[in-house]
Amino acid sequence: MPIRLECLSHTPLQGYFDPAPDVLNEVERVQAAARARVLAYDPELVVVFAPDHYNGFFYDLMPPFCIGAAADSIGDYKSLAGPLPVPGALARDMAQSVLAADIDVALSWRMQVDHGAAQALEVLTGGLDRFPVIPVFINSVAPPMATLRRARLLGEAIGRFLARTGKRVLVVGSGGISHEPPVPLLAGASDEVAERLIAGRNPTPEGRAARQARTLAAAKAFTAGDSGLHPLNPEWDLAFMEKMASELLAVDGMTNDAITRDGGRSAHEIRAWVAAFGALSAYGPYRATNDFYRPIPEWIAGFGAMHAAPVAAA
Ligand SMILES: O=C(O)CCC(=O)/C=C/C=C(\O)C(=O)O
Ligand SMILES: [Fe+2]
Repeated sequence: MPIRLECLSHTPLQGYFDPAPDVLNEVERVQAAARARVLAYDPELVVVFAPDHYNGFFYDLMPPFCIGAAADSIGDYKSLAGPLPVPGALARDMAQSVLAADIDVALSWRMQVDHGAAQALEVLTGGLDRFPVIPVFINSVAPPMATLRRARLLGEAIGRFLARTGKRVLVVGSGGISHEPPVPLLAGASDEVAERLIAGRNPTPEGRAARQARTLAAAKAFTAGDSGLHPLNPEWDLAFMEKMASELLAVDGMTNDAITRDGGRSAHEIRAWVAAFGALSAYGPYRATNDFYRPIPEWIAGFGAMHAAPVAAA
């Protein structure tokens, strides 16, 4: 019952507004190395823990967590669009097993995922449909959110289920670390924005283009130092990565208010990493490697990557 973990930041801005070539090349080298590891491992099942950015999940019904038993990628920004090869019965059994472990999780037979899941799959596997995949949505942008501890426990419960399948499993955490791109908040939103956050599924091409243009403009302003968005916080990011490597239970002490204060509103995406490490931890002691970290203002992101495996497998 082998397991491997890959966690990495994502950005919708890659290919739209890139950092200097040496930085971009370094990121692409790290991504290529991760992909080579995954292809050599040849997983029988990928579980991708990922947030959504008001593309598949809205306030008409916003769960803290949701397992996808069938899913399509919408293809926002430059991410791939199309169906994910989800083993539906296995995903349903996973949800059943998590619920039996006293962790409440929703189940979707028609999940829409965005770049949060799709970019990680493309980077790590070369496409959306290379391996069977179960997407697990973790609400990371739409308050109120579950605690980080709850994300860890969700991951652990999924890890215990995965161990029982006997499959060669890859768990992926997509997102983070400190960052605050211009994802709107419901509190204080105009009627028009509130409607988009509550029921904005399948926007018009013009609506989508306007959203994407706003993000690009925000990245340019942020990089020029002309932005009210939360600054990146490399110290906090590296401390978080260290927790993932050696002190996972310490996340239980990180409150949601402190995450927003120290890392910015979208830093809550770290819960995708926490869930992935939680799943790995269910297999016993593990060894993790910090593959990359750099604050990248062009992508409004404290950008990191780690991989890990059980000690016994190393
Ligand atoms: O509607 C939009 O596109 C709003 C902006 C947005 O979704 C930005 C997302 C950024 C990330 O996913 C990220 O940096 O993690
Ligand atoms: Fe994101």
